[in-house]
Amino acid sequence: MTRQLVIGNWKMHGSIGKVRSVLPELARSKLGPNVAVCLPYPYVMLAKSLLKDSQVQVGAQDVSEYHVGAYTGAVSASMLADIGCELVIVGHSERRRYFSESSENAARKLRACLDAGLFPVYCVGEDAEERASGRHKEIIAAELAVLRGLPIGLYAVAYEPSWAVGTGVIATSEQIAEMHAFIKETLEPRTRVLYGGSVKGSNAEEVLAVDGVDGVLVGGAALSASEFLEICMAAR
Ligand SMILES: O=C[C@H](O)COP(=O)(O)O
Repeated sequence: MTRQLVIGNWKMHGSIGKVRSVLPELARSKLGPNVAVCLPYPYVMLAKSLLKDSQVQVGAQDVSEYHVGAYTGAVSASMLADIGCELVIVGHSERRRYFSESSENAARKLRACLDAGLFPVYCVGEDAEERASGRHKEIIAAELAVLRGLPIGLYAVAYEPSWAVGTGVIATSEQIAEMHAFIKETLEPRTRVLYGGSVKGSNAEEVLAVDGVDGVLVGGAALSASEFLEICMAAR
């Protein structure tokens, strides 16, 4: 059985000092290749060097949908591959909310990752109003529609209801099980589906025991080595 994935997303947090204090602790802990950290671009190469003797993978949090050219400020998938990056988060709810990114943009980014040999993690999730009005499945189905035709196994999906992201309010085990089953039914049963939203050391074991959970995408708790390690240890 493939081990559950644990992916840390540092978002726009950190500094050289912070990277130098957290990552060596992960390197010393003999984690497997099922663990990854997605850092802000400026720290990706430093992370690669700090983790060079470990199996922990290094990722980015976004990528350009374009391959090369006059796109000021953008970073291409081939550049990320060039510096040793292994995975990329695409379509995160914060990209959708603060940068007006659509599912179509995210799907183009996902394809750019596949072309460069990177493993993309495509995020979906409903907001509080969409959940309250019972439209959550409809929203997720629309977000998944852009993945039609893409090869299963070369990417993962992260279910991250935005009402659970950074709020301390985690989705219930029933909600997680229902949505993961829905995503697998909509795409393909073999699709790896991660849960994200207020995962911490104290609730990781419960979340990772839910049916259909193939891993977790961790925000705030990934900034503390001890907390992140506790989550890694709960992966089966
Ligand atoms: O990418 C990670 C998610 O947005 C979850 O963030 P969080 O663990 O801080 O709630």
